[in-house]
Amino acid sequence: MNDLMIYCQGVSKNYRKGKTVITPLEKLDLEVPRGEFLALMGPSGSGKTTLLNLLSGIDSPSEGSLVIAGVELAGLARRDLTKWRAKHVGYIFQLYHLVPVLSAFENVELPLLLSPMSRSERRERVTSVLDLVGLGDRMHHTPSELSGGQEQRVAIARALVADPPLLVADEPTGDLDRESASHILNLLQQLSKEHGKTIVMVTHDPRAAESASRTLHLEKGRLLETV
Ligand SMILES: Nc1ncnc2c1ncn2[C@@H]1O[C@H](COP(=O)(O)OP(=O)(O)OP(=O)(O)O)[C@@H](O)[C@H]1O
Repeated sequence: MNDLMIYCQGVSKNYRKGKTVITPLEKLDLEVPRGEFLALMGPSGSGKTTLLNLLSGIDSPSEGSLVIAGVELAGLARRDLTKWRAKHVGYIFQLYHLVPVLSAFENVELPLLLSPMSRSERRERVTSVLDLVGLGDRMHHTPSELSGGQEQRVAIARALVADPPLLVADEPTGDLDRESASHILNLLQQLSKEHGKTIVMVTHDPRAAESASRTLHLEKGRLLETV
C-alpha cells in the first residue's frame, strides 16, 4: 500500500436537499500509484468535481475508506483535514483563481505566508517553482499582464510551492487554446515523470486525456473500466 498515493474503497458521497438525497458518488473503488498521471472523464453531473473535492480533502466521504499518502481521511475532523490539505494537495482550477492585484511572485507566495519559513527561504522556493514552470522572467507581472497559458502556469506554481505529493486539476486546459493547452499538459507530464507528483486531472477533452498515463470514466457516480 506504500506505493499507493490514493486508496479509495466503497466511497460514497450523499447530499441532502430537503427530503431528497443526491448521491453524486456511489461505492467507488480506486487505486492510484504514486507518480501516476490519471485523467478523469465523464458527462456533466457524473461526480468528477465531487471526487476531486474528496481526494483533496475539501469535502469528506459519507461512507467508505479514503486513504491518501497513507492517511485515512474519512475520519479526520475538518480542522485536521485543512492542515493535511495544505501539506499534501495542490489544486489547479480551470480559471486559475489568481489574485488580480498581486504579481505572479506574490500569488505563488500566498500559500507559504502562514508557514513558519524565513523570508529568504520563501523567496527561494517561489523563485524555483516559477523557474520550473518557465516563468522566471515574468514573476513581477500581474495576471492581466500575462496570457491565459502563463496565468495557468502561475497557478500550477502556486499549487506546487508547498511541495505537495498530489496535484488535482479541474479542467486545467478548458479555457486555453490548443498550443497553450499542450504546454500545460507537457508541464503536468513532466511533473509526474520527473518530479514524482501524482496527478488527477478532470477533463472533457480526449486529446488532453491522452497526455495522462491512464484514463477513467465516471458515469452517474460510478467508475467505468480503464480505456
Ligand atoms: N454541495 C452540493 N449539494 C448538493 N448537490 C451537489 C453538491 N455538489 C454537487 N452536487 C450534485 O452532485 C452531482 C455531481 O456534481 P459534480 O459537480 O461532481 O459533477 P461533474 O461531473 O463535475 O460535472 P461538470 O462536468 O458539469 O462539472 C450533480 O448532480 C450536482 O448537482
